[in-house]
Amino acid sequence: MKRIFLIGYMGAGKTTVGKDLAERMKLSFIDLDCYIEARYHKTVGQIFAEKGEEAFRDIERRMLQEVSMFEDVLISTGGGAPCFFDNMEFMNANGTTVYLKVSVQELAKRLEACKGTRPVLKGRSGEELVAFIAESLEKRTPFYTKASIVFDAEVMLTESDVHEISEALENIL
Ligand SMILES: Nc1ncnc2c1ncn2[C@@H]1O[C@H](COP(=O)(O)OP(=O)(O)OP(=O)(O)O)[C@@H](O)[C@H]1O
Ligand SMILES: O=C(O)C1=C[C@@H](O)[C@@H](O)[C@H](O)C1
Ligand SMILES: [Mg+2]
Repeated sequence: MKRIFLIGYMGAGKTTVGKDLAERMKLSFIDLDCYIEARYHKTVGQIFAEKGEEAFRDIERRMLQEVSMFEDVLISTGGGAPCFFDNMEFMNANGTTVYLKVSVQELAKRLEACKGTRPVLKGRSGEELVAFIAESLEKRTPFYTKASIVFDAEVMLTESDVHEISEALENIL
């Protein structure tokens, strides 16, 4: 039985690499953000706006525990999931955790294009976005680095780079 958790900052490629890797490894794929949205019939943005971050983190924790009952599954978590409660210890006790590590500059480049769907980044751009990512990544790194595998996912420019990353991960896992 395999259960893999992909973790890392927003924009690290958890969803993008996760889908490819799960297909390759013949595992079911679950994106925790999408799972929450389907269960609650609301987007993550709506949950943040209507209930606040604390309520979202509570939902996220419960949903993480729910999907962790599934077998032969690859779970891409939300960027913040490993950094609240005992979620990181919980994932390490229930599967193999993989941290997709990407630099601040590269994250900022990727997120500038798609920050609209990430409430945590709302209203931030340019140098302010870079500074925010740098500060929060520093706070989150001690959690992320508790992962069993730390994987450099910096280069991801084309679809074949995504395949390369997931092929390399498949060989480790
Ligand atoms: N193959 C690629 N080439 C270039 N950019 C990419 C590629 N894959 C993903 N990206 C960029 O990186 C962004 C983030 O990717 P993805 O949604 O997989 O990150 P994530 O780790 O799941 O983030 P979150 O924690 O917010 O869910 C994408 O929306 C896209 O802008
Ligand atoms: O890094 C974060 O705090 C988040 C990342 C996303 O995956 C979502 O879970 C949400 O937007 C919060
Ligand atoms: Mg994602």
